[in-house]
Amino acid sequence: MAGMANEQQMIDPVDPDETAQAALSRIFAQIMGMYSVSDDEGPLADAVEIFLDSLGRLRVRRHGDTVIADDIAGRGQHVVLAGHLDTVPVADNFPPRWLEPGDPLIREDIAQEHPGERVMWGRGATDMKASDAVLLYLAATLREPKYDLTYILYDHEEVSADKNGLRRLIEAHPDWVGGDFAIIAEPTSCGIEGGCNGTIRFDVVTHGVAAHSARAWMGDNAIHKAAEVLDRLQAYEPQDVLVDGLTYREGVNATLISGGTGTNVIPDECRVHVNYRFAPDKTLEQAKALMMGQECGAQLGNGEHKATGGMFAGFDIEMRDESPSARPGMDSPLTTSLAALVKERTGRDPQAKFGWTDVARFAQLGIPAVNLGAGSALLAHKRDEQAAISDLTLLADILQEWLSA
Ligand SMILES: N[C@@H](CCC[C@H](NC(=O)CCC(=O)O)C(=O)O)C(=O)O
Repeated sequence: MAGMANEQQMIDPVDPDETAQAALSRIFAQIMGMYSVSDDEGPLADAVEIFLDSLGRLRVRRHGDTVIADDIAGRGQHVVLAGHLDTVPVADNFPPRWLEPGDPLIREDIAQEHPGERVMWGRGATDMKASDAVLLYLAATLREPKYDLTYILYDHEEVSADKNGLRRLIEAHPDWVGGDFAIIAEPTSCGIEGGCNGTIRFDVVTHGVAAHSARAWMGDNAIHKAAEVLDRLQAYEPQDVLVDGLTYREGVNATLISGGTGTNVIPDECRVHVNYRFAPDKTLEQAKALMMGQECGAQLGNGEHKATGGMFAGFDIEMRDESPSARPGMDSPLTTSLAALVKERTGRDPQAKFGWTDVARFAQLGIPAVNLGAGSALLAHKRDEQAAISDLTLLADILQEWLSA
């Protein structure tokens, strides 16, 4: 990050005499203070690697900016605990800070749920440094876990699938990642969120002819043609889809738009970047067919193709990213016991995960996985992202109990 000092920032060791709340608050504040927008996770990954290595009990390895730490002692079953280190770009919300009770920046919903508590405000508070802090705390304090454990703290989750650190780790070292069950600590307010929506992103491209805007009849305006793309998006009605008992909410949204080369030039190209979130009753191929038709042929990296059907029939499409959905998979014995404990401690029943998470990657590996993390998913990627400290202590408590003999 431009302007930031180059010296290594550290995560202080956990003092055996301090309370869980004190240790979690400190780790949370320290990792929140390390800027880690995707592509800039290096310093945080360094600090995590040093912290885990200094514990002296874990086998710590690294691939790129992904850190993997094993606590393997032949305990029978093997659980993976994973969290990503990157955040979406900052939006006037870095550096972070603690908000004391009564601070007007504390959201009303957070104040109501966590009265009288201090709250961490800033980029990554919920997605997902609250949970990362808990994973680091568990690594430091869980001395005799019931299962073999692997902690994975990885880079590039928030961006295109080809950059995803977990994916790259598995591709480079398939023998490093395995297990009977995985917990992805994406924000869930300490409830279980099962499976995940799939996501595809693509540009719908309109073309025209450039000309002087004082002689527009000499050209053809590509931005005006994009109005039809926006009309189709506006007409879309979000769908709820029930899959294995959980209700997933789908959506098709424009998230970026670009076009034009000058203030007095008729634009010859316009791109509407569209994101389709689809429920786990659909494969990637089915999701693509719904957007651009079965015969479209648009694939990642192979340029523009005419949509032959679907929502954007007749428009040129360029594929940008795709990640499959994952079914809830709530029937594995480890999921059942974890869900029962979560219900007992929070009163929450499992819900569907609306964002895309790496449970889908574990599902592809045949490893049952659920999302369980601190912080509210509803605040992920918002400017006023924030998390109360009791969410971290609750998650640490639940996982400590579930993972202890
Ligand atoms: N390759 C995908 C990656 C998108 C990942 C991101 N995940 C989350 O925000 C999880 C947070 C949550 O819902 O708990 C997402 O869903 O956008 C891409 O680049 O689109």
